[in-house]
Amino acid sequence: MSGPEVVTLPDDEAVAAEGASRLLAALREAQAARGVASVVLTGGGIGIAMLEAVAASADRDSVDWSAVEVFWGDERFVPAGDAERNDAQARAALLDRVDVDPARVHPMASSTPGPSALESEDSADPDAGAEAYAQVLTEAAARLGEGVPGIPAFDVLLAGCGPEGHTLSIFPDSPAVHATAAGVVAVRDCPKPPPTRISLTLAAARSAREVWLVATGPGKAEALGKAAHGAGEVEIPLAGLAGSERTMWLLDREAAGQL
Ligand SMILES: O=C1O[C@H](COP(=O)(O)O)[C@@H](O)[C@H](O)[C@H]1O
Repeated sequence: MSGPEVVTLPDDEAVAAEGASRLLAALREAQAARGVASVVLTGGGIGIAMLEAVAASADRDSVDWSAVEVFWGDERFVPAGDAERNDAQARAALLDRVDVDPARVHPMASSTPGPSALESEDSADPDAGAEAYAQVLTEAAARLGEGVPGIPAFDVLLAGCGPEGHTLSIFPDSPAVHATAAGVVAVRDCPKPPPTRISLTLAAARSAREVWLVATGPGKAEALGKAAHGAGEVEIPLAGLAGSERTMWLLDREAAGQL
């Protein structure tokens, strides 16, 4: 696997603005090529700031939002609408402010018990939620085209990371980082709260055409530096992120400090 393309910017505001501008361009290009664009969203401070920058952009409506399929790379398994949920944060930052088609927005299950584990309906069981999302992805792969088996070839997958090297909700040397056969997993006992989550695996993330890691601040520098210097994905899961066509790290100077 060749190394990522690294884009280093002065600060988090610049990362959010550059990421927003590049995301709008990528979605436009995907729509020009394939009619419908697909994006996998991330949570995290800079991931949500980037969505706010998309919403504030003068170019926001250069994308046909009704023809964007929206997925999530990971989710906190807490009640629907909880402010800790990545989807709740993404809706407030962007999705409630553009003309997305609700049928094309695919959140992961919440912990609110629901009648079934289909589509994005909710479940008291994160394993059922993970299975339901795997089914959502299989159906989407049939519509959008497949990257790895059963997973769409997403146009862009956005990911954040933590100081210990986690990405999505895949933590170092956790069961999820070893779950190479699955596309979606339930994650328990996360060192970072909330402890229960649902996540794409690294193998599923690699189904995307483009994978963009967005990270800012000095706390991320050591993990990024270790990945850049050859650490494996079991030790530093973000090292396992790669797109089939492009892998890009969008960083500020502090996060890039140990590359
Ligand atoms: O818990 C999570 O954390 C990471 C990074 O968050 P940050 O606030 O330190 O940038 C995020 O990428 C992930 O989606 C999220 O669930």
